Amino acid sequence: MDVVLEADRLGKRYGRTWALRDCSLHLPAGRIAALVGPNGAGKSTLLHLAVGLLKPDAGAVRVFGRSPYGDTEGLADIGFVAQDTPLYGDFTAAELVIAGGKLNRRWDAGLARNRLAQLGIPPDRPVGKLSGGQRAQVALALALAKRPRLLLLDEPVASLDPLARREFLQSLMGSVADAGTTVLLSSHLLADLERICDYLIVLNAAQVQLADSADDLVAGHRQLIGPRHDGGPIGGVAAIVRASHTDRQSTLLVRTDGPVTDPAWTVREVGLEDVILAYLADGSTQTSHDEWGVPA
Ligand SMILES: Nc1ncnc2c1ncn2[C@@H]1O[C@H](COP(=O)(O)OP(=O)(O)OP(=O)(O)O)[C@@H](O)[C@H]1O
Repeated sequence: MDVVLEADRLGKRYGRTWALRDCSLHLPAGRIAALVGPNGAGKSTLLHLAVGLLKPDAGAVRVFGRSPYGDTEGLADIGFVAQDTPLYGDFTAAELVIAGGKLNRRWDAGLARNRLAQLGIPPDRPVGKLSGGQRAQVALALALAKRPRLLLLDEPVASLDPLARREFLQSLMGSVADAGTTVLLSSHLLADLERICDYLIVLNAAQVQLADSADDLVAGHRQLIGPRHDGGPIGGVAAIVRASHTDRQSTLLVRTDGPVTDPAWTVREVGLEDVILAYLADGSTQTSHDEWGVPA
């Protein structure tokens, strides 16, 4: 298995606060991977470390086997669209396509122009005067024109309307499938991610909760409904990820290590969104409650 991105006990700290801690994961080549987690979980921090904008305070990150920080050579293989899609606002989209050609070794200006034409982006208007969604499209077109082997996108669809979002994700999938590009994209829109991603990384409170293929995650989790559970072992269950109870009944989302055959439990398959939500709900906010001086 070719690994594109590898983090080994990676950490980044701002003052006393760890934005990312003990992060170990690998992203296999050719995947479209979702990076999910609540606000402040460390998603942008991980992406910034992967593109070399931040220097690790602990552990290591490698992209195509190289440490990205200070490695300008390695940047040629990485496309990055930051959360606020920063672009030079006084430049027109057409000028940015030309500038990209001067700044990058590998540059497919035709690809950028075709995409922008298809999307109806005016070539001669300063990008600072485009809508937020149009700017996001320009930023993506420029990132794709680099023909990167790894594309990192930080909440690329947040500013798009539902139709533009669907079109954006479809065209993204088309472009990267043709080129075999590996994609890591952060988003809060779980339904979109479930549709397009085949790999999932869940961060919560600066730590990796999950990093695995979507198919394996769905196959390895089940919902169990049965009599109120006293906490004892259940055959076929490796871990209870999330539990909710009424007086008489328990509903559990569990990670399985075999078939659950106990007839007391009704066993249901789950979707990727159910798995993500179960792991996100597990995050502790004890530190925050301590800082605010209120009980958890
Ligand atoms: N420049 C900074 N200085 C201090 N703290 C920072 C800085 N950047 C991020 N942080 C903190 O690091 C943690 C992780 O932030 P990060 O932006 O990586 O989260 P995120 O998962 O991308 O969040 P969101 O979904 O809100 O974009 C947060 O607690 C945040 O407050």
